[in-house]
Amino acid sequence: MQGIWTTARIRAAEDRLLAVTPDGELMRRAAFGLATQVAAVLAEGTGGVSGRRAVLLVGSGNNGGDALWAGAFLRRRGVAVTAVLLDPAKAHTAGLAALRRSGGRSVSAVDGPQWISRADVVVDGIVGISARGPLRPEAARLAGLVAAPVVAVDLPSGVDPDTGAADGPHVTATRTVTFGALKPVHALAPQECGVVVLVDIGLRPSLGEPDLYRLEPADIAAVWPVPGPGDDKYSQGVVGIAAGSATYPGAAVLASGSAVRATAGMVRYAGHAADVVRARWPEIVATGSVTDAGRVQAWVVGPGIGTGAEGREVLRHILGQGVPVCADADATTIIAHTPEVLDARDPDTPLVLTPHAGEYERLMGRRPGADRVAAAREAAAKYDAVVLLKGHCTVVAAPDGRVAVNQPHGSWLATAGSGDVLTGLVGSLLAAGLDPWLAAAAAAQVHSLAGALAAEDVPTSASGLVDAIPAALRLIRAVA
Ligand SMILES: NC(=O)C1=CN([C@@H]2O[C@H](COP(=O)(O)OP(=O)(O)OC[C@H]3O[C@@H](n4cnc5c(N)ncnc54)[C@H](O)[C@@H]3O)[C@@H](O)[C@H]2O)[C@@H](O)CC1
Ligand SMILES: [K+]
Repeated sequence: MQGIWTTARIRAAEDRLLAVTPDGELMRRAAFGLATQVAAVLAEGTGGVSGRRAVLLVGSGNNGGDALWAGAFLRRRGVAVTAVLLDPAKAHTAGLAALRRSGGRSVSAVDGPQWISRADVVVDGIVGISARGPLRPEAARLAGLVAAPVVAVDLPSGVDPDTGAADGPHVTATRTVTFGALKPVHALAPQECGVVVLVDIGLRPSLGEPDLYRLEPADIAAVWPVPGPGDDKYSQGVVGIAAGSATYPGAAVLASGSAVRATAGMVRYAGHAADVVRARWPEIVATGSVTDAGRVQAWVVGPGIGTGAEGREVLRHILGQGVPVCADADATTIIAHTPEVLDARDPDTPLVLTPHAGEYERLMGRRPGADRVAAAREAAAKYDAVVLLKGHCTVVAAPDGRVAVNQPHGSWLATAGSGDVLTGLVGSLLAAGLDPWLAAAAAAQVHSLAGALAAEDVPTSASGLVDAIPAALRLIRAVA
């Protein structure tokens, strides 16, 4: 798993490392890695490095210092470097001296626009991990003039380092070069960071356990159920799906189909859409009611079951079965409106909730807000459940505090029925006995990859997503 650390943890680790490292050494390591990446962006964009024009936007902290030192390294490769100093009196002294020694130019913000308009690449060294809030007006004005590719130093300035919130003027980068470790902004605001490149400055041993995680293909491949020679259809875990209605059978077909595609075990369906489900998926054992569905190792409940008395009884019955439950869509609303249904739950059985922002508001009485990690953690604690908070970057929090952030692959999942497919994936992994947090995080990742594969740059639909699950799993196994 890829680890992600909050900025407070990063700073504490940097302090420990700085105490045992020669002065300026860390910044030079960071800046050398940064310069290499800026040169790569120049080469990709213009076909060369020497003679190209780089403009550095330099703020008053060490982030600007990184940019200035990188400028000095780029001079050695023949790049024409101009530093635009937002606050000349406070620019990093050693960095500015190094740039000047190397033949680089520095100008004030007033003269910035003429250089920015001719740049082949712009380096955003305005602020780094110590800043909060949107860009100040002067920086915002200069950033707004940039047409060239932007390489952000550590993070795109104006985006919150710990929440990824970008609710005011900010930089949007082509590439972000970060140092020592990934920070939350990189996982939570990938659309602002562009390609994220991590430069090793020797920080890892000082960091300790991560605050957040991102699953890598190898993590998913390692836990995704694969039948062994001793397995039969029951031993791999049977998943039950309680979804859809006679009038709206779509949710039932999608959630069941997703479970069929996800693992090799058995899928049961219980509800008013049994005939439609059976017709589409002959391998599913379908019945009209959850009370005669037979044994399962996990239940998916909610999509399309309605929020009335019948839906409530279905949910109550399922919560009382003593097996893990993924409660989605209408089940979330029922729990929000009549939390006493949860009394039917054996406290030891895992529960996964999968709210989008609106459902979150019903569950918690407020919107998730800018800090989506904190929001998911709070809901996980309140409901003693794994909470998968949907969004461009889905956040999965466990009651024990573990948090995974999903890596999106475009926005193709914003399609009707997409959530039904996700819940089917979660249910199959719960039935296979996976830790519920891992099940939800792995399901989210496969779901977004399936979305990208189904779409291939044109819109897809939820049925397309179901069909792309095997391709997503194959790809994950191939790159793991
Ligand atoms: N500490 C270390 O060991 C290392 C730090 N490095 C760099 O240092 C950065 C952190 O540097 P600093 O702690 O000096 O702080 P930053 O460079 O993140 O910025 C803080 C400065 O920005 C100003 N500021 C705050 N909010 C602002 C806003 N909204 N708009 C404009 N200006 C604002 C503050 O007045 C302060 O002077 C990292 O992001 C990284 O780039 C790297 O060189 C690697 C090593
Ligand atoms: K920056």
